[in-house]
Amino acid sequence: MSPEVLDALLQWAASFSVVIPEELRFVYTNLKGIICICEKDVDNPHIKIPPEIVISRTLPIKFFKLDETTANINGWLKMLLAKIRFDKDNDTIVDNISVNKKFKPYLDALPSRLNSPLIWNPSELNRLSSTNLGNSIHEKFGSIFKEWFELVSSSDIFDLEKVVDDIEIYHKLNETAYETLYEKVLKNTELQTPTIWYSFPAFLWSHLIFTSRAFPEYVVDNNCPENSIVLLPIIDLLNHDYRSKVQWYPENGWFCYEKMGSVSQSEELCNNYGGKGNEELLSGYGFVLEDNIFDSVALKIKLPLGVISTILEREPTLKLPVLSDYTTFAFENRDCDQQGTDNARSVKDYLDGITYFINTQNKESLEPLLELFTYLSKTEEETLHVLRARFEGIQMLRTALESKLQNIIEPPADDASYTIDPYRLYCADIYTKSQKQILKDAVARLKRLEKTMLSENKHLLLTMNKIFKNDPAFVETELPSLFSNEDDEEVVFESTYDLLILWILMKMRSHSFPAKYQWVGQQYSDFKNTAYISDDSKAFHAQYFGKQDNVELEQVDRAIQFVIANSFTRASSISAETILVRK
Ligand SMILES: C[S@@+](CC[C@H](N)C(=O)[O-])C[C@H]1O[C@@H](n2cnc3c(N)ncnc32)[C@H](O)[C@@H]1O
Repeated sequence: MSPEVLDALLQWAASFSVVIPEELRFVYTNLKGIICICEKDVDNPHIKIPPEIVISRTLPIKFFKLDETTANINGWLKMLLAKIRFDKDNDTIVDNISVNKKFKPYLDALPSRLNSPLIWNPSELNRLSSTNLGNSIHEKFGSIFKEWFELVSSSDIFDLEKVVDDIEIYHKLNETAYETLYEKVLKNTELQTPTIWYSFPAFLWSHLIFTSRAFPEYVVDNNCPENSIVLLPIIDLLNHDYRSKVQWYPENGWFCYEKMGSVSQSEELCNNYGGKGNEELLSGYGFVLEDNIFDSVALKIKLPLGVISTILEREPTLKLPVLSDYTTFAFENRDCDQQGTDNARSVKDYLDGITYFINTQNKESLEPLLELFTYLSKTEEETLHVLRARFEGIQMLRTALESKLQNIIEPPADDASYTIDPYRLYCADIYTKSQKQILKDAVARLKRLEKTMLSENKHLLLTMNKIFKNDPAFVETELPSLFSNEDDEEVVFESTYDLLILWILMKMRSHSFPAKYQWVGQQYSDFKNTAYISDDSKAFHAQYFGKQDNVELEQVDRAIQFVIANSFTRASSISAETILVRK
């Protein structure tokens, strides 16, 4: 960006009496675009802009002659921005003023390059191929395309003949190769070369401008419609720092930004976009932060709707989150009701799955997930507090996290037909590295939790090792006797799970539970098994007792059902250990 463009923007701001402390200077940098630097120490610096330069819904309402109640006014606002940016031949007149001329210095100073992965070239996007973000791009893209299509088809001011190619791609989006999409649509957005202001590439550019620099309108108007957005020129030149303590407030119709506390000479004056993770920063704003304490990994759990409805009805303590529970705002005194966390949740809120965000800094962030996995591990009789279900829940969750981690792999080889922008490569690498680290930290946290629980509950747990140590009769006589007519063939015990089943069968047959393990016998007698005999039980019976007729299939099945309902299995990369739990 040339210094003249920035100068013109600041002069334009001065002509509207925008208040900028004289200690502040705006400069252009290659890495972060325009930034604001304090040239001298300054206390509580504030910037104030008048309502005349706020780009809000009043403009599209007047220009497109909409009703206040028109659906998706934010979409019309994006259309209006695309018009004043790309309609070179016609002025956009609102209240007898040419809006494109009025905002020209602002439009000229908007970034010449946007870095959201929504417009990355195929080789760049390939860098994200196994990540949440890479996997969600197509869907995100589809919803922006849909928004555009609904707008252009809703009014006869648009000549659809002129955007017929875009419409064709929209209808065939799922069958269109990404290369084609990039060549026919995204390149135009990236290079800012749309020739039709209401084409999809123009709309996408506008959409990305809004995702990377819009503010919620409630900061200027408490009575605004929910989710309404605005552009605030000059204030939107401030970059993001989550440590920055800022206030935004209206003052006689003006919008005020204030940094709380002092800013030293040479320090960058920043805004605070809220506690956002790198996924949100990269997809919406086109940048990432190294060591972002708000970084998180989204885990979407899909459950049968029947299970969700049972949880909602019968497990009031098990809170299933919805996306708005995680939305973070840069400052708290919002008046628009955007969250409604206390509203009753229904199955409809989870049709697309339940999304959990885990974060390394927030130790509590694993808790809700762990509760869900405990719920999914528990038998009908057990509660969420039962030790066995909690152990099994930890195991299940750990397996899920490890599998997610393994799925994030090195990007597949690319034919390198497109040049990869080094900044985008950097963003992809930081984002991916951080996703992996968060998952690794979560797995490590679960391992530590399991270790603590194992040591605190030692007296309630029975392993095969303990049995080998404390029940010599089983090892020396009972187990060999079970297989005495095996013709000297070596009997191989597949796992501690199998051995526990055999131990219980033996102990029940010969009434020989060692005194300290009488509780197992009691638990077994109290256990109610189902009459259904599973294929696993049949296979187990055939494997160990196929050559003898002194052990009934029903006995084996009951022992198997008992072990399943009264144990959990600790899996590691090299072995698995089944442990019985005392009730
Ligand atoms: C609201 S604008 C801020 C002004 C912007 N620098 C400009 O030149 O117009 C948001 C954009 O600034 C950049 N940005 C903001 N904070 C950043 C940060 N901490 N690191 C790198 N880029 C940042 C990103 O390109 C983002 O999309």
